[in-house]
Formats: sequence, structure tokens, C-alpha cells
Amino acid sequence: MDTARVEELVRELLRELGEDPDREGLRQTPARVARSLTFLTSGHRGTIDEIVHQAVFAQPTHNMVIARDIELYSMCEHHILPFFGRAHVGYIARGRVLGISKLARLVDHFARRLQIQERLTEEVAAAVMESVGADGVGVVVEAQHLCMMMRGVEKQNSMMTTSAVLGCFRRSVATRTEFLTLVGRRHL
Ligand SMILES: Nc1nc2c(ncn2[C@@H]2O[C@H](COP(=O)(O)OP(=O)(O)OP(=O)(O)O)[C@@H](O)[C@H]2O)c(=O)[nH]1
Ligand SMILES: [Zn+2]
Repeated sequence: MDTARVEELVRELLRELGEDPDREGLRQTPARVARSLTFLTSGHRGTIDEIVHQAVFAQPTHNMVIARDIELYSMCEHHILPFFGRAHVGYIARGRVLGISKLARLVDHFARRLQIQERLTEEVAAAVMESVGADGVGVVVEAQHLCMMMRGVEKQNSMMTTSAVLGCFRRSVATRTEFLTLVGRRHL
């Protein structure tokens, strides 16, 4: 990202909004926005390998592992407004397990982009499947979209739920049910 260019664009945007970008409160705003956007879109950079690094451990287990209530903040690509909530990620190991923090890091990686919730959910599922060679993966994301709350349809309490299931989570109703029970949902 060309930071100087982004700063200039933010200055122009402020002017278009009828603001004076040179008034005291706004003077540092273009630089702040550029820094903030760099962070909020950092998931466009880096690879899954770099995130997971060496944290895949041989372990002769074929059971379910779940990380529940991973908080997430992302931005909807339609309005560039935040959506935020929680992700629940589970997988069935196949002789290898992933360092548990890496599930949260993968969620952050795909959340820190311009996103839609459906794609975020699917990207996390695919990344877990690939990085640990799982037998199956389930991801549920529950989020509120500010574009639906502070503008537009102005609904304050609607929660969007999305799920992605791969491998044995897709094939086996029992596996999917075990996952949903453990993440505290009766059904999707
Ligand atoms: N499926 C999906 N839709 C989203 C997501 N984030 C925002 N949207 C929707 O994207 C749509 C964009 O619709 P448009 O009609 O093009 O835009 P708009 O006129 O601003 O729509 P309103 O939000 O209804 O005012 C809206 O229905 C949003 O609610 C998301 O993560 N997934
Ligand atoms: Zn939106």
C-alpha cells in the first residue's frame, strides 16, 4: 500500500465531505486512517504457511478439536463498515493437530480484509483443512453488521449466522451434530 497516496486520498475525501483537513482535530487523521487501514487489511498479505508456521504436531488422535467464541472484527466489502462477532472452529484430526492459537490467527487473517461473511467462513474452513490435513472441518460465524445497524435497514438485533462444513463434517450428520452441540447450537 502506498501510504502517502492513501493519506492524500483521505485528505481529498475529507474536503469532499465539507471538512477542513487542516483544522487541528483532522490534521493527523489521514495518517491515522492510513495506519488503521493498513492493519485492517493486513489479511490481504501473508500466507497460511507463515501463520501456521511450524505449529502442526504429530499426535495419534482422530477426535474432534474445537476453538469456540473466537472474537472477530472484519469489514464488509459493500460499505467498508465493520461487522463483528464470533467464530467457532472445529476439526477432526487425522494424526496431526494444530497449535490451538493458530485457529484464532487464521480467523484474524481472513477477517482483516474487505469481506463478506460467507466467504470469510469458507476461507477459514479451507485454511484449517489444508494446514492440518484434517479429516473434516466445521466453522460457524455469528456476526452483526454495522451496515445493517447504523444505516440502511437499521436493524439493531439481527445476527447473521454462516457455516461451512468440509469432509466428514459434510458427510456425517453425527459429526456435524457433535460439533454443533459442543459449540452450543442446537441446529443451524
Ligand atoms: N450476503 C451478505 N450480504 C452482505 C454482507 N455484508 C453486507 N451485505 C449486504 O450487501 C447488500 C448490498 O446491497 P445494495 O442494495 O447493493 O446496497 P445498499 O443500497 O447499500 O443496501 P442496503 O444495505 O439494503 O441499504 C446489502 O443487502 C447488505 O446487507 C455479507 O457479509 N454477506
Ligand atoms: Zn455492508
